Amino acid sequence: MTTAIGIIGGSGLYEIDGFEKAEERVIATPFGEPSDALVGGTLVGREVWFLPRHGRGHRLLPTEINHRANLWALRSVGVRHLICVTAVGSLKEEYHPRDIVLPDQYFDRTSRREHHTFFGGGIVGHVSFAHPVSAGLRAILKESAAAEGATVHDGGTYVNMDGPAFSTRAESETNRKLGFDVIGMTNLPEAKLAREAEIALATLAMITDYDCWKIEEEPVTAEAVMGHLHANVSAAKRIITRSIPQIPAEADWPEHRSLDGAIMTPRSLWPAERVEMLRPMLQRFL
Ligand SMILES: CSC[C@H]1O[C@H](OP(=O)(O)O)[C@H](O)[C@@H]1O
Ligand SMILES: Nc1ncnc2[nH]cnc12
Repeated sequence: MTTAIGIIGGSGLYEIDGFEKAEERVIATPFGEPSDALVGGTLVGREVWFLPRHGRGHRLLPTEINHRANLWALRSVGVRHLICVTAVGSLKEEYHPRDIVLPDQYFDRTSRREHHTFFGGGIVGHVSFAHPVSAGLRAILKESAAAEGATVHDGGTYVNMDGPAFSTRAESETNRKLGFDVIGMTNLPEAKLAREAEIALATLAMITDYDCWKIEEEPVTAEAVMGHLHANVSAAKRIITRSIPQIPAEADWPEHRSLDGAIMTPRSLWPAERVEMLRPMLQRFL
C-alpha cells in the first residue's frame, strides 16, 4: 500500500505551497484537537500532509501543543514518514545560526510525560527508543540539505525543555557541559509518539541562536529567532521538496514495525474502548 508523507512545521513555518489539489482536513481524534487542520494533496508526485505544530498564527505554547492528537491525525491519514522542522538554539561554538542540524538523539527535560504516549487505559507498551530517529529518512534529508548548499551537521543531541521562557545562563552552561548540541521546546514528544505510531521520523533543526551561554552574544530572544527563521524557512522548504521523491512509497523500514514485541498486555485483555482509540496504530494486530 502506498503511504503518505507528513510534515510538521515549527516556528516560522506555518504553510507549505505547491500542492496540486490541496485539501484542508479537520480531524477529530480520541486524544482531542490537533494544533490545526491538516493541509494535504500531491506534492512532487507524492501524497503529503502538513500540520503547523503551534497552529496557524502561532497560537499554542510548546506545552499547549496536543502532540498525541497531532500524531494520531497524521497516522490516521496514512502518514508513515514524517519530517519535522524545528527552531533550535546552538549549544556548540561550531554550530552557527542558520546552520542545519539533523539530530539523532534526544534528552528529555519535559514534564508532561503522561501526554507523550498513546499507551495506558489498559494497554501497556514500551517501544525501543535507543535510536529515536529514522536513519533512512535522516540520510535523505542530509543529502538534500547538502545538495541545497546548506551547512548541515549530521547528528547531535536535542535537549527538550518545557519553556516557554528560554533557559537561564546556569541551565545553558549545564546543558553544554552535559554534551547536548541543540535545545528546543517541542520535538521530543513528536519523536516518541511517532515511534509508537510506527512512523519513521527525522528532523530538520534550524539553528537560530546561541541560547544564552555565549558571553559575546546577546542572549536569545523570540525576535532574534524569528529573524533568522525568515531567512532560513525557504531553505527548509527546498530541502523538503528535494527529499520527497527519495522517500520510499512503502512502509518497510524497522521503525514501521516498532510495536513488534513492545506490547506487554495480552491481546485478550485489551479493553475495547482503548483498542478503538488506538485503531490506526493497532490495525495490523486486530
Ligand atoms: C520562537 S522561539 C521558541 C520556540 O521556537 C521553537 O519552536 P519550534 O520547535 O516549534 O520550531 C521552540 O521549540 C519554541 O517553541
Ligand atoms: N535557545 C532556545 N531555547 C529553546 N528553544 C529554542 N528555539 C529556538 N532557540 C531556542
